[in-house]
Amino acid sequence: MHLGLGAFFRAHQAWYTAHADDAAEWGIAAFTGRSRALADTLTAQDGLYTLAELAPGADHVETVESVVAAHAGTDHEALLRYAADAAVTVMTTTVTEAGYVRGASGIDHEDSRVAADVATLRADPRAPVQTAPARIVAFLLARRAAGGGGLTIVPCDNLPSNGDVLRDVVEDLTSLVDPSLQAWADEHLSYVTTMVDRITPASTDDDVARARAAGFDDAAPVATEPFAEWVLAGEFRGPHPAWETAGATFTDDVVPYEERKLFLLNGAHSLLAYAGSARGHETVAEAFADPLVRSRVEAWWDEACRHLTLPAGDLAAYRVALTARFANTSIRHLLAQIAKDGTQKLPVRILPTLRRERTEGRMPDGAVAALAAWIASVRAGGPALDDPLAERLRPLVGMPADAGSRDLLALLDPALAQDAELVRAVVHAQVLVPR
Ligand SMILES: NC(=O)c1ccc[n+]([C@@H]2O[C@H](COP(=O)([O-])OP(=O)(O)OC[C@H]3O[C@@H](n4cnc5c(N)ncnc54)[C@H](O)[C@@H]3O)[C@@H](O)[C@H]2O)c1
Ligand SMILES: O=P(O)(O)OC[C@@H](O)[C@@H](O)[C@H](O)[C@H](O)CO
Repeated sequence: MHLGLGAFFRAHQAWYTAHADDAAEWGIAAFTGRSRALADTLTAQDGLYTLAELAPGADHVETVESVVAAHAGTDHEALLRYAADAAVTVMTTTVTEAGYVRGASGIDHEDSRVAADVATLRADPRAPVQTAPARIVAFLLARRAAGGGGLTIVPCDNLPSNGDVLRDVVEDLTSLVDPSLQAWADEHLSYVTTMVDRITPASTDDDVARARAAGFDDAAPVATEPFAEWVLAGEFRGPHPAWETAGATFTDDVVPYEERKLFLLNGAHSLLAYAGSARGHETVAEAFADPLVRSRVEAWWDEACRHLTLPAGDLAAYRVALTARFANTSIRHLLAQIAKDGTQKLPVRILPTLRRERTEGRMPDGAVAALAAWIASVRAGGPALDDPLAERLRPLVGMPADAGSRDLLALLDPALAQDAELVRAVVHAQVLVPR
């Protein structure tokens, strides 16, 4: 089972499943968030699609066969049918950072969709719900009712400790809907934490044309990079595909890998997204080729590396690999796609390093540049407004740099706005972000 059928799932978890030694024994039933389009297109081609690994002079196209059913997220009856099926033992998720509807702890109790889902499930546990956590609770209620067995949930979104995050959200929602489910969950359910990595832009018409030129009539192709990494930690409550035979790593502690990837790759991505678009660039490769932006990325990498725990040689090798990955002009990764949902991404990508640097008495230029570029984007009404907190961001469009910076830093973390030296540095760095 997969929730969040999109480009990344098809380039990553579906690809690992297709390449596992026991691939013939597994098939994935995947659900979109809500829209029908991709589910219908994939159903019309029996779940098959082409995956193009792109690198200058070294493209590789293959057909991926691990998706055996594609459903719209609204097909709630199908979700409940899988819940009752004992052969379903694993559920992966890629519902975006915002899709977990996190509050300060557990689920966001202020979110009206959460309130509506709670009321719906209390009245009828089989009625359709809208948020991803509520779909999972509905799935678990149906599984318990059917006497279904063990299940492992494997979140694959770019969130630190994503297994714990999803557990907290689902358990909190469970307590609001039907607290008696928790005892069943304690016995039958586990959450695995993962670090996932493969740069996969949203699919475009160019990808369809490329597939056709390679001899594939595919209305839903995916383009990705050759690099792929998957590190998983946690206990499984049942069988899972032999992903390790396709290159995945099972470990006791995913945190060092997670931080390396979130800070060095995703943190740099956010910096590129806001600073690069302010400089008129459209893609990661274009922004990374700009010496001014590149210098900020290098500064950010130096700062972040000071707080990572993997051996220095490993970090140096990752930076070298990232340099080639960001410079891959065969991948058109749009900065506007990465710039979405900044209020959800910056706190996990940039703030941990910023706080540690400030505690040690330094003003980190790279982290400051990332925040300044995000703030400049909000104030200019730029791509940063594409955000679940847009209603709180919009009043700050056109605000002067000092007041706007304080308010936006406070929105990320009130303590940041109390750091007068940091606020000054962020205001100053915005002057340096050329339009
Ligand atoms: N694209 C990448 O390079 C990449 C790499 C590593 C991790 N990821 C993770 O995977 C996620 C999905 O990336 P993608 O490129 O497949 O995006 P996508 O837009 O192609 O697909 C996302 C899926 O999530 C669903 N979705 C979106 N918002 C939702 C919400 N609020 N609630 C429930 N479902 C929702 C969508 O309907 C869709 O099915 C990212 O947010 C990220 O956390 C992506
Ligand atoms: O997918 P998002 O929106 O969480 O973030 C955008 C990119 O930073 C991200 O997709 C990276 O490309 C990916 O995490 C690489 O593995």
